[in-house]
Amino acid sequence: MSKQENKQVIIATKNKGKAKEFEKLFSPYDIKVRTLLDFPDVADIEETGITFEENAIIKAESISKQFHTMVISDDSGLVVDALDGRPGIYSARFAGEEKDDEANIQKLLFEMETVPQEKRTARFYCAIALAIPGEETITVSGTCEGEILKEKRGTHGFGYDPIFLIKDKGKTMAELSSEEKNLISHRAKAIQKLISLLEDILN
Ligand SMILES: O=c1[nH]c(=O)c2ncn([C@@H]3O[C@H](COP(=O)(O)OP(=O)(O)OP(=O)(O)O)[C@@H](O)[C@H]3O)c2[nH]1
Ligand SMILES: [Mg+2]
Repeated sequence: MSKQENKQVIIATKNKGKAKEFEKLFSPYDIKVRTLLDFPDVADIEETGITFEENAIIKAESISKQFHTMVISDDSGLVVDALDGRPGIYSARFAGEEKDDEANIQKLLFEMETVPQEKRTARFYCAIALAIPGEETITVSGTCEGEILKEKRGTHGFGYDPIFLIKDKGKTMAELSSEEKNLISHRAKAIQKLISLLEDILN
């Protein structure tokens, strides 16, 4: 892999919250980051896998084939113990195809209405795939442990962040600044692993 030809990467996501986090996490490095928000004509990719890793690979390889370039994708979600791991890979569409964060939160709170606080443990999971033309796609992952609150707190972040409590901080993910979230999140942990693998290209 020569350094020059890989100085740009496409993040295969249309999720604005993820896109912002990726742009920040890659900002210290000398690499141009673009997302599918820069390419609105790209068709939605069907996530037909049954694991986060499978879906991440599907997204990264599909875009890498279309653009003939290095592509990173993220498949992530919320795994709730009291719901036997749901919404899991269906987190974005938990309340329907519109991928409405507020509707997803309300559905989750409703389903967990009778679950006491000590049984509301959950974690965010993030699988990231790296597809480089002509090379085997690789995946890395990260998790972030927490608890589901009974009501929303905070306005930062996206998705389920306002009801996800980071216990040792006493704050929800949405009460953390983007800098604080990017130190502890599932996505940040996965990206740190990816960055060590990409060191050659980034430096
Ligand atoms: O509160 C949250 N903070 C996070 O940090 C986070 N990371 C993931 N999630 C949830 O999991 C879905 C991903 O599903 P997903 O990986 O299929 O992505 P998506 O469909 O939104 O976009 P794309 O990347 O596929 O284009 C998201 O929509 C969210 O509901 C999060 N919620
Ligand atoms: Mg998706």
